[in-house]
Amino acid sequence: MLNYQKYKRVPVMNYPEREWPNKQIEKAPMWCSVDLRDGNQALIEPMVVEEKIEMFNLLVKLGFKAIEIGFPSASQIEYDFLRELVDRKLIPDDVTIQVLVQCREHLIKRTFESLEGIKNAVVHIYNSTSTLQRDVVFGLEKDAIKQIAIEGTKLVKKYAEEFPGKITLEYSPESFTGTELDYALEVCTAVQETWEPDEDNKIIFNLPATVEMTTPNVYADQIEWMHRHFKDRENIIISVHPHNDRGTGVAAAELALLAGADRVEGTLFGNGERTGNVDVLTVAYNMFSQGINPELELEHVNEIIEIYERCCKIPVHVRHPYAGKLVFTAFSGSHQDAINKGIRAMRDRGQEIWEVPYLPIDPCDVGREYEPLVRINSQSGKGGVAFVMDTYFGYKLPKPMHKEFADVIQKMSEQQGEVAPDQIMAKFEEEYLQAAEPFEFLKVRVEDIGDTDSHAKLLFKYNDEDILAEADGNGPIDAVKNAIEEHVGMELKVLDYSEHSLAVGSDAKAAAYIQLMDKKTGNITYGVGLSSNITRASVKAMFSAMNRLSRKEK
Ligand SMILES: CC(=O)SCCNC(=O)CCNC(=O)[C@H](O)C(C)(C)COP(=O)(O)OP(=O)(O)OC[C@H]1O[C@@H](n2cnc3c(N)ncnc32)[C@H](O)[C@@H]1OP(=O)(O)O
Ligand SMILES: CC(C)C(=O)C(=O)O
Ligand SMILES: [Mg+2]
Repeated sequence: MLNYQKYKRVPVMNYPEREWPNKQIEKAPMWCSVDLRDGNQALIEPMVVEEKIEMFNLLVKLGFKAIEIGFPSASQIEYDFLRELVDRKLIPDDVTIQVLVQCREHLIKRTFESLEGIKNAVVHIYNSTSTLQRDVVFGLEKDAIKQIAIEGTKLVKKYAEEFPGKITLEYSPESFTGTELDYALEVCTAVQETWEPDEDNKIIFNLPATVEMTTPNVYADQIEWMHRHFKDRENIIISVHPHNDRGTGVAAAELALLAGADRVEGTLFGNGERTGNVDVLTVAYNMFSQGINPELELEHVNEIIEIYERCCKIPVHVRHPYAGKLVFTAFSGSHQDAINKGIRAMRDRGQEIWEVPYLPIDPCDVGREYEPLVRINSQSGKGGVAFVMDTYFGYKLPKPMHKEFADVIQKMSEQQGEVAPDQIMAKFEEEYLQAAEPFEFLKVRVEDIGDTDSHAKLLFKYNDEDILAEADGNGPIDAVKNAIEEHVGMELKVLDYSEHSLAVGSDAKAAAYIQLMDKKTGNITYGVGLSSNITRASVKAMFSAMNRLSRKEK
């Protein structure tokens, strides 16, 4: 049995004043990518400079206006990367570079050296304030920990005053979620008083869930409490930085926005320490799916995946929200049926607002237009097979035929697993279009008799013997049927007929579907015929059905 007694529960807050549960996200927050810092510091192989540049360019293209590019005082590669960005003039004027550093003078000094030539930067200092880290990492009391933050702020202030560009201070009480709230506020307020921000020079207080310790509602309570207790709130940008240890980083970010946060720090696909940082893409796509402009350029998710996977060397999971290979694909029958109907309903109604069962967004909106929405395996049903035949190959199988053909495909899938669209088509050809035994259609000529009746003259093979047959009927199909019946001793009844053209253009082919009953046996089946001439397509459909009926008899 799991030794659950080894762990203690994080208490919920007694905070009845909370207002966030009644709020809704109304607009995009300020986004800050920490891919090149928190993401990079968690990689087995951290990115090399060229990979960092590729990632940086991607982040700029996606519309991030704040990008934490690293910890330049930590290593030469981090330092050199920032210098490359400056020297190659890769930082657009509207993008602010952010750098992380501990509250230690030699590191802060080196950080400012790395920033030379930059017009606008955020210097992000942190020190852990949690009860646990105060105890086991620093071995310091509250005042001494607060003093680290104050000293760090003073140092940044000193170097900032000498720095020609504009410096914004970001301070993180690291491990905020493990810190007593009144103490976190006390430390932040000390930093605020030291830095002296105003409305034109706001300070960023980043309140990280360095380790996600409990349910996201508790994080929201903590953020709302800070939001309401900060003094001179108008001079402060509240930033959140959730990690994803419990798998609820996205929920934590969203609830924190309800609770008063202005800014979200996170990474693409949630790369980052341990289970990762919050996935900013998912937070943004979630907004988008609610009709809110996420203010990021996220139309080409495949391109984002490709660059991310190359730079981070981590594959995006097939079930990853909005991005995974399988997230716009249904295998199961009832889902496929509903998607099929939903897409058709939208098309028929000319509806602009997206409403398709099981698809929260239109895959085309994120560049996934070639996505196989429906993939066929043994869990699939008739709607899915019909959808594949229609969307891939243009065959609009009549509704009563869906089951007949789906049964054939299900047998295949039970034997082989997934059945690809081309295999479905090959089976369709084998079953309906290619059969020439015992009946092989050769020629037909149909003439009108008066307004309603027809005369058919037909040449076909039956068990390899040429047969010339003719008969009248109350239409072309009836005349052909009568001609056949006279010669082969079958009694047929046409139960259903439909046709459609297969492609637009002068050599457009018609597909005809006939459902025939063999009156002697009671067997029923569809046949399909294909021709540029609709009468020939119908007659071929009848021969296709007769061959299938003969096969059933055996
Ligand atoms: C939650 C986060 O993601 S925080 C960011 C983490 N990222 C990184 O650490 C990546 C880059 N870091 C590094 O390369 C290194 O840690 C460096 C270069 C910054 C510092 O290196 P070093 O000084 O050799 O080692 P280290 O980080 O272990 O330093 C530990 C010392 O710094 C102190 N310290 C740790 N954090 C801070 C801080 N934020 N402010 C001030 N002092 C700090 C510790 O108490 C410890 O002091 P001690 O030596 O008296 O025990
Ligand atoms: C440096 C800080 C903000 C951090 O990454 C964290 O607390 O997770
Ligand atoms: Mg972090």
